[in-house]
Amino acid sequence: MKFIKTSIPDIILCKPTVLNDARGYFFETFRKDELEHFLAEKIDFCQDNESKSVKGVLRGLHYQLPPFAQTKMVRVIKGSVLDIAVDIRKSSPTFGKYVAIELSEENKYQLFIPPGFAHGYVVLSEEAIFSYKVDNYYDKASERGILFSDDFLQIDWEFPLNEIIISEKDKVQPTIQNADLFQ
Ligand SMILES: Cc1cn([C@H]2C[C@H](O)[C@@H](COP(=O)(O)OP(=O)(O)O[C@H]3O[C@H](C)C(=O)[C@H](O)[C@H]3O)O2)c(=O)[nH]c1=O
Repeated sequence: MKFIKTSIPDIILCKPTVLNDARGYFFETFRKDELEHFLAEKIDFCQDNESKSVKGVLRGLHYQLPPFAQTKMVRVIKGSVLDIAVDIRKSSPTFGKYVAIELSEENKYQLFIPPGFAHGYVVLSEEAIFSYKVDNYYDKASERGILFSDDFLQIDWEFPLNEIIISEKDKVQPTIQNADLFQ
């Protein structure tokens, strides 16, 4: 696995080594030792999630507040998504900035997203299966969101916003100005 810092250095792009042969392919999807070595810190993922969505579904922007804040390691098993991580740490020099990376069945890229970021994605393919690890359990009471179309963030979702499919919850998320953020 290759680890590459993105324009927001705490967000890490992870590129696996895919081993192809006449049968198909094999690759290690996660190596705790390699990731901890790159980060120089311990990682303790405790929950795996999977969601399937059709083209145009936008899930996000979500995060959990401390003490249930989550580190996420996200990837796409089928199809492709534009994955977005927004820096919501008020003291960060990149506050309000975001990383946008296409994650796909083809590129097999993963994104490492620590606490302090709101996360979301929009499905670009006909269907996408999204799979991710988190290092803190789901806690509904500490779950928060930010409106995907927030004027301050000006996120380019690279998808026509009049065609997205979104949950009722995500239609009414607060703007970043009104959201509970990280220090
Ligand atoms: C996240 C989560 C949800 N749920 C339940 C709650 C609902 O009954 C149902 C769907 O939840 P929701 O609509 O919040 O699912 P997504 O919109 O995919 O939310 C996720 O989307 C963005 C992209 C994220 O980064 C978060 O991990 C997560 O918030 O699953 C659980 O039981 N456990 C969980 O860990």
